[in-house]
Amino acid sequence: MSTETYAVELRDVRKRFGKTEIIRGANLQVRPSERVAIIGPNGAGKSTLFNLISGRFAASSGEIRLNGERVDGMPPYEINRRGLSRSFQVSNLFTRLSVFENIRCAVLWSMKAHYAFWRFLSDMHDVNDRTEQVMEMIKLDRKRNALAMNLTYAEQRALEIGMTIAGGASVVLLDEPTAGMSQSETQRFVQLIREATEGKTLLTVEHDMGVVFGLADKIAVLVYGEVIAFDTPDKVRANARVQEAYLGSVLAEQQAAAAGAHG
Ligand SMILES: Nc1ncnc2c1ncn2[C@@H]1O[C@H](COP(=O)(O)OP(=O)(O)OP(=O)(O)O)[C@@H](O)[C@H]1O
Repeated sequence: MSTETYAVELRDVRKRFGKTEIIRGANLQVRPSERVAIIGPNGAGKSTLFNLISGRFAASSGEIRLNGERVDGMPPYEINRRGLSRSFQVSNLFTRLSVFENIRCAVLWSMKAHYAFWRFLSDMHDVNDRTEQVMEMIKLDRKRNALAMNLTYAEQRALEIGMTIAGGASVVLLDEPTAGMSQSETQRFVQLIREATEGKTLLTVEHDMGVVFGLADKIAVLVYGEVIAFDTPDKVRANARVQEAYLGSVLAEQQAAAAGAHG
């Protein structure tokens, strides 16, 4: 048996809602610093898988490991303390606070989770330094005083990424980070995600194949609650089972849509 320590590992993970098994023996081994996109048809269980990894749902059976340690059964904040951060949604932003204040809140939460309160108070300058650093990473330093509600949609989504990475998690889960963006915004945003998550392990659920192929080192294809392929983009694209189950029709649709938009 392999002794390699994975950043995220799923072993025969199952999840039932009532009598219906939604995740049906999922296996996945994500190495540190890998960028992985989880793709699959609607209802395949992608969000459920994210909810299991982040601790929002308890698995019915199987093992989930973070950096080698079992985390299945732990509440989300315990998993977060161990270095996993799941994306904020635009709806989680404090709309009446500035960019700086939003990020600072996220930095403070993470420090509170990690340190005793006395230490946390003595580290206020660290909090501000970290806040500055994160604002630069998401390219919102020049909007530091803008209220979140006055940002463009793409900027709000960048702020979400900032709040997600603020605590310095080594494993980051992003749920459809470019959903709702225009093509040109999406391209810029993929670059922003790349830079902001440099060196981290990234798991993302994504429907846009342009983003998937532009961002991911590896793609996990989830169909009916099972990972039917986990490989590099080229190999996944060439995989006959994936073509048949999902990718063939999706790629054809997205190529047709892109041709329509340009034609
Ligand atoms: N809390 C829940 N209780 C009962 N059923 C659920 C629950 N959450 C998800 N499901 C069911 O699990 C299945 C998978 O849902 P999930 O949202 O994980 O799929 P998905 O792959 O993320 O889909 P999409 O691409 O459409 O977002 C669906 O049939 C859904 O109705």
